[in-house]
Amino acid sequence: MKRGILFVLSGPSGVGKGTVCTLLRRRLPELVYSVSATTRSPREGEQDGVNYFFKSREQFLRMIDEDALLEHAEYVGNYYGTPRDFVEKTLSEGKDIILEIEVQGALKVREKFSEGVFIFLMPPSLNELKQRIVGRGTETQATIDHRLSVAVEEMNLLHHYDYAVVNDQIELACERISSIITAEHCKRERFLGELFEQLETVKAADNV
Ligand SMILES: Nc1nc2c(ncn2[C@@H]2O[C@H](COP(=O)(O)OP(=O)(O)O)[C@@H](O)[C@H]2O)c(=O)[nH]1
Ligand SMILES: Nc1ncnc2c1ncn2[C@@H]1O[C@H](COP(=O)(O)OP(=O)(O)O)[C@@H](O)[C@H]1O
Repeated sequence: MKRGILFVLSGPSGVGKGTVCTLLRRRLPELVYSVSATTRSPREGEQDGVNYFFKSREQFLRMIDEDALLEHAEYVGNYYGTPRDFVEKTLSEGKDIILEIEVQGALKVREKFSEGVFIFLMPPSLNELKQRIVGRGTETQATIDHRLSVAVEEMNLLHHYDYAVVNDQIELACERISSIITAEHCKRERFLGELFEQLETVKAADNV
């Protein structure tokens, strides 16, 4: 069976990754979302197993020891990691999966899945990014400052990604990501390979 495509979506805290993914879920119900493990405390309304698998530090370290994570990274004082089995199983069933992870983790995934598609969500401006983090109201002032300084470092690694998408308007950002997903499918269509083989045959025949 043809394997699914692995998509990775990164972007600074507050850029709108969660918001865009919520809309994408509605638009592309067949796309599978990886649920990460984290040692961060749940925010109001977040559910274990839905937004994240919330783990203690000890539980998380055990997952690392057992090689249960495809990648993991420390971000602003907490661990985050992608459960390996779910990703492997989804891809081998021929389904596409999307990982919403920070840059260090994304670069590790790239080493293992060079055929993956890496998308970076950008804010329209740094000022707008700050307004979004502040406006969300989930972080303390110290965490906001820390997240903003990490954001600048992350945006400097944009060149490692295949695509940059600006989240100026949620609908537009979703539209752009959907287009990328469609285009990546077109690139991989099996009939294109067959068509190229036929063209090669015709070219070879013409040369005779
Ligand atoms: N490396 C890695 N990063 C993750 C994973 N899950 C989430 N993240 C990233 O960790 C960062 C912090 O996530 P979170 O605390 O939920 O904050 P938010 O992205 O601002 O809502 C974000 O950049 C997430 O994309 C993961 O499994 N691995
Ligand atoms: N295109 C947008 N325009 C204005 N506000 C947005 C946009 N996208 C997201 N937001 C808002 O910005 C805040 C951060 O979004 P969120 O999805 O939590 O970001 P992330 O998951 O990247 O940390 C939320 O309050 C969200 O409603």
